[in-house]
Amino acid sequence: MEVARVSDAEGPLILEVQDLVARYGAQTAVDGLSFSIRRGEIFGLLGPNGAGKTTTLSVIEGLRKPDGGRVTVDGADTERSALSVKAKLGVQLQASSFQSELTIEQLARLYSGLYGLNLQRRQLRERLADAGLAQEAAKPFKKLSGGQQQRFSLMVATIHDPPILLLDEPTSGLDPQSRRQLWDRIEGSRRRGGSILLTTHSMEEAQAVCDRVAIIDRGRLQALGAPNELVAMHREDPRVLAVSRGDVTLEDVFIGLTGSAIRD
Ligand SMILES: Nc1ncnc2c1ncn2[C@@H]1O[C@H](COP(=O)(O)OP(=O)(O)OP(=O)(O)O)[C@@H](O)[C@H]1O
Repeated sequence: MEVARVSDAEGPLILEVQDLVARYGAQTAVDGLSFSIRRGEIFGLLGPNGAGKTTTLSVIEGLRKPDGGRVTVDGADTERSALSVKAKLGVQLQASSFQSELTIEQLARLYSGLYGLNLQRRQLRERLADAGLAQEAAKPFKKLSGGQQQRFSLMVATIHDPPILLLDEPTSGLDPQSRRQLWDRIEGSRRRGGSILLTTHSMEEAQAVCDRVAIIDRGRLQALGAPNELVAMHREDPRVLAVSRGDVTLEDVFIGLTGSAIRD
């Protein structure tokens, strides 16, 4: 199948995924996937349930070895230079990964130490204040609200100023205020030159915040480009017109290209 691909934007590449294959036993979850992200870019990996997004992120994070192809982060191969790759990545941990009895100041100190940083108490407090958590510094993680936990986890993911941040469905479960704040923080990270790779099921969000998106299905690339370019490119596609209810949106393109059947 021919993939609709809008030419890669200019700028140095921070992440390259080349012909990536990942299998679980006999099942191929990622099937020859290629895309790249440049410095300062917000890139969305979109796909229905089971499309292979989380598996792709796991390979990039070094949690899984690829069964084919390769991934490089800022020129470092995830298999051959795992430690150097880890230092370049910001990964938002799940709430369950934190030792929830510790206060968030203790946790911030612990994680900054793991990244080899020796932050003073004043600096840790500043980081917490930047995340809107100054009042919560002495609270155990488990006593934070869901939104505060999410903000803390993003703060920890970026405590070492990584050139690329990986976010798996970062806004799921957030109220509109927290979601807006999260985007302001992500935009701030981008203004400082950082790149972001995120997954989301919200096409509206992807259209609003991503510079480019890759639509994947069954582990394969279906389309790659800026949201508006993809809409322009596919607005006459009969599969897209069949599901559109007015002006063609990214969601129409997504459903048109990946089908309406529910996945598991
Ligand atoms: N640990 C595992 N063992 C076996 N199969 C797995 C495992 N993890 C994922 N899969 C399978 O691999 C495929 C891709 O799953 P993956 O979690 O990467 O998809 P996804 O795009 O992140 O989906 P979702 O949007 O539902 O989170 C699915 O068919 C899934 O059932």
